[in-house]
Amino acid sequence: MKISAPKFMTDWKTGVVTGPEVQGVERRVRDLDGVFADEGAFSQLRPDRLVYRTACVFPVPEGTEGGVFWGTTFIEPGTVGAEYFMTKGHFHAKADRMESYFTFAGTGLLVLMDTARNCWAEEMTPGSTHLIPPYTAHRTVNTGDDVFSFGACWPSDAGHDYDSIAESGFSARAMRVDGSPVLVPA
Ligand SMILES: O=P(O)(O)OC[C@H]1O[C@H](O)[C@H](O)[C@@H](O)[C@@H]1O
Ligand SMILES: [Fe+2]
Repeated sequence: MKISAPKFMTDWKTGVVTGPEVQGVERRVRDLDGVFADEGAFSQLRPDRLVYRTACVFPVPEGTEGGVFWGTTFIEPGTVGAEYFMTKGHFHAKADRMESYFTFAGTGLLVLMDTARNCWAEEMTPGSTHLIPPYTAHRTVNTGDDVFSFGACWPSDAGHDYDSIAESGFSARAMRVDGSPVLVPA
């Protein structure tokens, strides 16, 4: 019987994923219009400045029932006014699908919101492990001065519902107040 080398490697310190067909998206300032509260501060940022990127493994086509996806998100340090750099955030298109997150490096917040728009957050630090409940929107925020990276594992049929967030946003925002993160009602 054959023993082979692993197909993929995840560097547990940085979150860098290597292997065949690791794919990612990059979200730059120009891709995040309307996401941050302070439009004046947003308009001062270079449009091509990187805010976050992903490196993911998709072993089956998106939408396949019963599969899982794996990947890392890297969020740059930065703020738009007092609001920390963060992901767009989403509900899952199949809204009952859960997801797990686990932190590799840096410090951040996982901001969660249920369908009644109740918002709460969990601190993310290296090793922290998070299980996102069904029917719960999720967004991650870099509250530190270094790159914040976390891994994710999620069902291949979960999909992303960005439209609900584009329409109504989250009901709270992670802001730097006196140098520390605070979840402020939006
Ligand atoms: O999709 P966003 O809200 O921009 O977040 C960026 C990414 O974060 C995690 O890695 C999720 O598991 C991905 O599904 C998501 O695409
Ligand atoms: Fe998700």
